[in-house]
Amino acid sequence: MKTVSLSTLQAFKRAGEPISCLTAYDASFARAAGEAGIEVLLVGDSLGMVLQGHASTLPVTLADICYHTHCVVRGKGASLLMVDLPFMSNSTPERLLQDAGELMRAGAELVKVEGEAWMADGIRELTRRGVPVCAHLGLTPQSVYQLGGYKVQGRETEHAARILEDARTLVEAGASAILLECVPASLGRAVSEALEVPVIGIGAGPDTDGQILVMHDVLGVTHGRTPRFVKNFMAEADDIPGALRRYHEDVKARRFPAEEHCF
Ligand SMILES: Nc1nc(=O)c2c([nH]1)NC[C@@H]1CN(c3ccc(C(=O)N[C@@H](CCC(=O)O)C(=O)O)cc3)CN21
Ligand SMILES: CC(C)C(=O)C(=O)O
Ligand SMILES: [Mg+2]
Repeated sequence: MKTVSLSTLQAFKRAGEPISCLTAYDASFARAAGEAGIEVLLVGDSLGMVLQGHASTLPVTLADICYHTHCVVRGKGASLLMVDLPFMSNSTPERLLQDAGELMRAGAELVKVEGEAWMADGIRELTRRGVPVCAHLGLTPQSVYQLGGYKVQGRETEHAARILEDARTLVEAGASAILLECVPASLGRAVSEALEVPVIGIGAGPDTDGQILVMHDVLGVTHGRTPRFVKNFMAEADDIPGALRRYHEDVKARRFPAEEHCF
């Protein structure tokens, strides 16, 4: 694989070629994902749930994320490295810049931040300073206690319109990509069509510019209730590299997500 940059993702969007993305938390799995062809790796704050065993992503610290970013960087090869800003990194403008700076120094190439239109100022300041930003909209897990659970967002017409409007506002402010989680497939499609930047979906239907899943879900080691958008690729593979390859190929061929994975 050639080194993946933001321009690569832009070119994929323009060519209508789906972007495959996956979370990674350590060097070995980052290497395996890269060898499977996966274009974007995310050091997600989901590590609080799948690695640390918490019920939410809120307990994850900047130090936790930095540690795993250092691990992933050593294995990642040509994939683009996106890293989550943890809960409350956006509590003040100064903290947002400092925390994002620390992630970039650790090896992030794109930082992801949860937040609606009000994040525009923060995104503008980061972008000015050379930090590319992916804005995470729809189901934002850092707001789980406010949302009342991990629920589909944007089912009502007005809410869907607001999510689309927020996406436009954040791209206007400088966001280089959008991550859209747990929304109806129709909204995933509308946001992708409306924006010039790549839209990566998780539970956002088949028509976003890319797909992302949590590594543990792809490998069938999620505990508890699995979300509708998850598929265990180990069921159709002989080993872990085979499952990662299968995930990558199914995303590229638009075989994943299927109807049963969408809202
Ligand atoms: N293992 C894992 N996979 C993930 O995708 C993931 C994490 N952890 N941790 C952080 C967040 C939490 N996420 C979640 C967790 C649960 C649902 C879920 O069960 N959603 C319901 C929606 C029901 C509805 O509103 O209709 C579903 O049925 O999928 C969604 C996203 C996504 N992220
Ligand atoms: C589920 C993805 C999008 C994420 O934000 C994470 O892994 O933390
Ligand atoms: Mg996250």
